[in-house]
Amino acid sequence: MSADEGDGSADDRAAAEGGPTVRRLADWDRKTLRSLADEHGTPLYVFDPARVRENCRRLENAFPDAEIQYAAKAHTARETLQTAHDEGLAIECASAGEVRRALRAGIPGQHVTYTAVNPPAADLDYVVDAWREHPDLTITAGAADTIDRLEERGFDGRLRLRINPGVGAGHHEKVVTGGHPKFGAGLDRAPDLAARIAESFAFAGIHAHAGSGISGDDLEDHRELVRRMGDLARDLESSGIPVETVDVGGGFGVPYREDAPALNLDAVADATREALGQIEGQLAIEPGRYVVADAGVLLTRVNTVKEAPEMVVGGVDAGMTTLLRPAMYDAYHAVRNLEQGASDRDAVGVTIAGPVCETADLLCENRPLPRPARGDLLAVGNAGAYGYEMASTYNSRPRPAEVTLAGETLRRAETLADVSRLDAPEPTTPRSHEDQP
Ligand SMILES: Cc1ncc(COP(=O)(O)O)c(C=O)c1O
Ligand SMILES: N[C@@H](CCCC[NH3+])C(=O)O
Repeated sequence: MSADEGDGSADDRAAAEGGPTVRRLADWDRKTLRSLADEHGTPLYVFDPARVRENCRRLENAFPDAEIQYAAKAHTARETLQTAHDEGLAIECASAGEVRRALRAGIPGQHVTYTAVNPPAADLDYVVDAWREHPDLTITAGAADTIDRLEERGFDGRLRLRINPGVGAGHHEKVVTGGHPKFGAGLDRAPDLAARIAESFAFAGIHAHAGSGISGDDLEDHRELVRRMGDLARDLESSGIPVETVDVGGGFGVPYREDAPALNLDAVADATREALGQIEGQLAIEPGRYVVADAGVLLTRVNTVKEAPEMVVGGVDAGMTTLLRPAMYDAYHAVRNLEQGASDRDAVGVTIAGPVCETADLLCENRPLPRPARGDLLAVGNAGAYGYEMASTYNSRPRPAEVTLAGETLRRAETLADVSRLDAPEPTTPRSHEDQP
């Protein structure tokens, strides 16, 4: 769904109503990024809540009749949740931790949905407790076991049924959810489960999600998913089960390559409505990446330069523990050298390599870039979605700070002490080597 093959008028309108369709890495102000790196050190995530606002507005312009939920998993900072909510979006959560974040950010329960996937008992305990305080929150369940386990905990509130639509899409096989048996109840099971929910809970509709980062090539799969959901909603209605909401998920892709076209959101919205057909309930969508991807960049500094036979390796202080996507999905992220005059240097094949002892720890491989020099500051684009969120402390490496463009701290940098804070306390008497077996 990324191809913007129209005549530009939809984009022009989107630009007028919600800001430019895409923010490219080249659009970020070099001086501001350099001074943030000087002040806060690297690696550093920089995030722009103003861009989140623009993205929310463009979604609302394209889908004026839909309930839009921001999928918090893409970027969970409190300011992001609050900005999305200020702009009229509800918050879709994937865990007890995300529900907690949303409620603590002041999002009213009626605008919070928890999508349970093989939910650990602690998650159900937490969310059912939260529901007692916020009886308007919605839970989405995709298995009879989950429904049973909610009932056992005394939950009888708003419950949505997750469907496995039998069709999916995504930028990589690891993020295609629709059709994978892990997610949702099969279409054939849906009428029975919906009837069961309608009997014992407040039936809040049906839900499906194709996958993440779906592109123009996947538009037919998206249509097919929406078509199946529309048909199911009509079948349920005709058997006497009113369907309040038909949630067709998120997954809207953004262009990661500099020359890739922007998503034509209006075309996606038209295709969605057309495939859905007439329904009694309300359409819902739950994008994550689209809201935050181009609102964030990652800054990293070159510390080592090595001439290799067919490329130059630039060793940097960010790696797969900072931004996992290249290692996990072979994801492409634009890289820009922010040094004055860097674009005048000769372009060579550059591999940007992190400090982790894994060969997969590369932010890009043999890419034509200005020859790097020790101390150069690099920016990595589209790091706002699933960037900070997927960071880890593997190799006992602290996670970086994340600041706004205005320099406010969203999350402070972890320290070495933070990394070992969950370890059993150190013995009070120091171990000498004689103690050892
Ligand atoms: C159930 C569900 N909803 C929404 C999303 C958000 O996806 P995306 O960030 O691609 O819009 C995901 C992640 O793929 C998801 O699993
Ligand atoms: N983490 C994935 C998206 C998966 C979203 C969760 N269902 C990515 O970075 O592309």
